[in-house]
Formats: sequence, C-alpha cells, structure tokens
Amino acid sequence: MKVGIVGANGYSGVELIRLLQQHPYVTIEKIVSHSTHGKNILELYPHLYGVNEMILEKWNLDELSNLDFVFFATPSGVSKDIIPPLLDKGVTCIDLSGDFRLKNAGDYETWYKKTSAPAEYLQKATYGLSEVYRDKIKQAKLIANPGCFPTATLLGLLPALKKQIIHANTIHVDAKTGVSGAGRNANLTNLFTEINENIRAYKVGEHQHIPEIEQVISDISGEQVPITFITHLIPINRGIMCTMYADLVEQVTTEEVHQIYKDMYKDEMFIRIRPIGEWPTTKEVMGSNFCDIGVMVNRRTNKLIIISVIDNLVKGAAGQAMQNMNIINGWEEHIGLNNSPLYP
Ligand SMILES: NC(=O)C1=CN([C@@H]2O[C@H](COP(=O)(O)OP(=O)(O)OC[C@H]3O[C@@H](n4cnc5c(N)ncnc54)[C@H](OP(=O)(O)O)[C@@H]3O)[C@@H](O)[C@H]2O)C=CC1
Ligand SMILES: CC(=O)N[C@@H](CCC(=O)OP(=O)(O)O)C(=O)O
Repeated sequence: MKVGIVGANGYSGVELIRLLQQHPYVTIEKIVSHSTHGKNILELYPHLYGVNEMILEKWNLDELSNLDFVFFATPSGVSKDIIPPLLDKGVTCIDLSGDFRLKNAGDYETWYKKTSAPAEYLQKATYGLSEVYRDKIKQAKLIANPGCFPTATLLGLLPALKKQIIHANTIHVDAKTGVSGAGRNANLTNLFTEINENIRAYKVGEHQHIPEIEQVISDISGEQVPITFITHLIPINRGIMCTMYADLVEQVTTEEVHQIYKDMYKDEMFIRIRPIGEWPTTKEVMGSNFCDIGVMVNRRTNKLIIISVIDNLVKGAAGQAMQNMNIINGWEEHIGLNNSPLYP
C-alpha cells in the first residue's frame, strides 16, 4: 500500500517514517514539507542513514491523489484546507492535528483561535481513539487522530466512566509532558536552559485538549461536564503522565476497580494495567505504543486515583495513527508496532 506523509520533517512526521518503514505492507511514496522541500530527509535526520533516502517534496494535490493513504503531521490550521480536496479524490486521510477532532466548529474556533474546517468535513471525520471507536474506524475515510493528552487521559478514565463508578463532574487531571510534544521548532520556552531543572505549568484553564476530552466523556457517559485539566512541561524528551482524581459514586475497593480495568482492557494488546500498588513511569513505555495504567481507591478521601502514561510521539501520535491504518485495512493492529519500550 502506498502512503504519504505531509509535515514529514517534524517530530511526529519523522516518527511516522520510523514506524511505517517497519510495516511489511506499506511503502512510503511521498514525504512532503512546507519549508524544506528539495532536501534529503537524511540532511535533517541523519539517524535515518542506511534506512531511508527520500527527498522532501512540495505539496501537490494531483501527485498525492495517487496514494492510498496520507498522514498529516502539520500544525493546527493547515490540514483543514488541504484534506478536503484530497479526501474528495478518494484518498484516506489520517490527521494528527486537532483540525477535525471537535464536532462543533465553534468549539474549535474558541479553543484553537483559528477558522474551523468546513462543518460537513467535521461530520465526516471519525475520532481515532483506537480502543474505543474501533468499529467506526473500520469504516472511516478521514481519521481525526486524538491529541496526546486526550489519549492518556481518556484511556485512563474510560473504564471508570463506563462502569459509572465515578462522578464525571469531579474529574481533575494533572498532566505532564516531555518537550517533544511541542514539536521541532525554535521557541524560547523550549530552550534547554528554560526547561532543564524546571517544571512549568502552561495553558492553564485554556488548553485546546479540554473540549476534546469533554467531548468524549460526554459521548461515553451521556453527561456534558466541565473537567479540570492542567498541563505541565517537564525536562524529559518523550512521555506523558496523567494523574487523575475523581469522587467515587459509592464505596468500592481497589481490588474491585482493578478488576474492572483488567476486564475492560483484557483484549487490548497496547493497554497494560499494572498490578495493585505499582505505578507506571514514562520510561516504561518510551518508544512503544503502550498505554500503562495504575489505579487505587483512596479510602480517606473516597476518590479514585488513576495514573496513565504514554509516549506522546507513539501512542500519542504516530503509533496510534498507524494502529488506525491497520484497523481500516483489516490488518492485525500490532503490525509494525511490535517493538518493546526502550529502557533505560
Ligand atoms: N509532538 C507530539 O507529541 C504530538 C503532536 N501532535 C500534532 O501533530 C502535528 C505535528 O506536530 P509536531 O510533529 O510536534 O510538529 P513539528 O513542529 O515538529 O512539525 C510540524 C510540521 O508541519 C509542517 N508545517 C508547518 N507549517 C506548515 C504550513 N503552513 N503548511 C504545511 N506544513 C507546515 C512543518 O514543515 P516545515 O518545517 O517544512 O515548515 C513540519 O513538517 C501538530 O498538529 C501537533 O499538534 C499530536 C500529538 C502529539
Ligand atoms: C509541550 C507542548 O506544547 N505540547 C503540546 C501538545 C499538543 C499537541 O500536540 O497539539 P494538538 O494535539 O492539539 O494538535 C500542547 O500542550 O499544546
């Protein structure tokens, strides 16, 4: 199958190259860049030497129309204009940006502060949280791949929401991310000297992933609830940890909640529920498509505590995009995603 990557020279784009080249049924035919077209990808990413030798090209609708699948790893506000004509030509598109995730155009404009994609295309998009929307993804032509924080948050919350053991309106999420989440661009706040030995809360109360998380919670629980969700930048390259708290509806034990999580994810190869008393770390999923989750009931406060971790560039971006491609094609979901985490 012939695929292309638009935004191939960014961090998510190059992670797509790394993963797709391990896929036995896929060839990467086109890699597209906005400002570095004409360059060999090896000039920008020498770690790919001996593996890939490809020239970055300009966006060309007609040429990309000959492909089966195109991945978009572009900043928000880009794919909303270039996906619709490609989709109309019959190419399946997977968008890693936020442009097609929110069903309500007004929500996108409020939170992203940009013009939304046309409403008819928002309706055509399927939200690509693989483990939750698998049946819809199978039929999809346009996937809105979830944000990195929503992936970790929602996979951690969903068993508790589906089994109605927590009050959705009491959810608090304390989220931390590595710096690769901000992409490969020069930015004062991403300097080593600003990040090293530092922790910074950012986009407090206004993070664009808040409406995305609320949209799925509403879909699952039927309740439209505001959540408290705060992001922090921490001095690591890759990784997201979401520490979550919510009030329990009635008294349950850690053992009971743990069993609910184990049962709900028993057939999910990328979700690992940790034994009681063990908490996952970001390093234990680095480079892999795993989401690791730990749970505990805090008897003193009658709250459920959930900690989930992912690699933002894999399960949070390129890995989940490839998992979705596998689902659409009816291939086994782990194809190309078998690698163990990199440790230490
Ligand atoms: N990094 C992460 O962990 C995650 C990222 N995402 C999302 O994936 C997308 C890519 O993120 P990331 O890889 O981190 O970002 P980067 O900044 O590393 O890369 C962005 C890419 O988009 C291209 N680009 C920039 N402006 C334009 C434009 N106007 N038109 C066309 N292409 C453009 C850049 O090309 P050039 O350099 O040639 O201008 C580059 O290839 C974003 O929407 C991001 O929010 C989602 C989940 C996790
Ligand atoms: C560290 C850092 O800045 N991370 C980014 C990650 C979000 C992202 O990738 O954006 P979309 O998923 O919305 O496209 C952020 O928090 O905004």
